[in-house]
Amino acid sequence: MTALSGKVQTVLGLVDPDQLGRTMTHEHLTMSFECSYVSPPPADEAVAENPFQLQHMHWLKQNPYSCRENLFLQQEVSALRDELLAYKKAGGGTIVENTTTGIDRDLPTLRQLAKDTGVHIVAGAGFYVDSTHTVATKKMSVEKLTDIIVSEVLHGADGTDIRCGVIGEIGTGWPITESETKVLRATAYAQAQLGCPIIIHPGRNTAAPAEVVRILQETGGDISKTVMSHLDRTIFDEEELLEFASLGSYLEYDLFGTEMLNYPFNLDVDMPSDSQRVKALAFLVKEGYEDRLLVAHDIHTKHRLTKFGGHGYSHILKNIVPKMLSRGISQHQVDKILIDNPKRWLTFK
Ligand SMILES: CC(=O)NCCS(=O)(=O)O
Repeated sequence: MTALSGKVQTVLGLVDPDQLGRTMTHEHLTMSFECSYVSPPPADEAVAENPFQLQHMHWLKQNPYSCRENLFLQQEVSALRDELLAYKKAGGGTIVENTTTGIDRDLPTLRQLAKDTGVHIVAGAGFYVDSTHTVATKKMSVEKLTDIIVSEVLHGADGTDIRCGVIGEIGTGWPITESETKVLRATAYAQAQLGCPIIIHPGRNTAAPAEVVRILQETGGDISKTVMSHLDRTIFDEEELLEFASLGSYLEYDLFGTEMLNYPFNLDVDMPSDSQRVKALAFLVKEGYEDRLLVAHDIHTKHRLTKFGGHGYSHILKNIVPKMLSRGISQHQVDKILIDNPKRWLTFK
């Protein structure tokens, strides 16, 4: 038991879990994804330089990472305020903003957005993928990394008194690097001390989620309070999915709204459509996993904001929930996915 037990920690302080309401468990409001820039084909350079025009929107949806300006979500604070107000109007209550060190976490802005809109925002502690680890981070011991993560939850991060309420998204690639392994071990040690929720960004390989679980378990991590993100671009085969689900983590489909033909980070992956995501959720519900499912949009680029013609943070509430209901997922099960499961996960033990 700690002072946080039985509570959820938002950027404005501790709240009772019943206050959260409908929750998107994997979003970004202010971040930079410059670490993942992909050069455009030479013929498209002019479009990439001048992206936010109606005639370029299709190109941008297909090539979101090939336009540098698209990667600076942190420039859109005013649009984000409007997004959060629209999210609240659509019935949303909470957003888990899991931007970690390496992709420009901005806690003061998160706190201001929570104050301005009344949406609960839960911030993320820890570190993103290896390519964003600084030389100093890579040199740190597991004990030092653990101390940093624990302090971000107990005292505040980035020189502020704003406290994180989850650890993650903890970034891992494939294969998992030495530095990422140290961060995973630190995450498990911190979780054991704090009884807190954790959320993982796995590498883009079918074997990656289970390998992360193995490392966390080896270090005493609590898999029942762990979210495995991005399953929609990682595990496609139903048998493999059930095998992974049996390990006991939360199973997150968090790229709703993303549809692209060629996924530049792994060209072997066919990014699913939203209909296919709903189908995967219905399958997992049928197989008995309704208490482990979570959903989100993982907005991390500008073009997905409604300001730029994108689907925004209310897409799941407005469009995906009706689709889920029409595909055999009951209202009770939808409420579990949007309210009960996030609440259970986010509550400190
Ligand atoms: C911010 C972030 O890590 N988003 C995930 C993008 S990915 O293409 O699903 O890895």
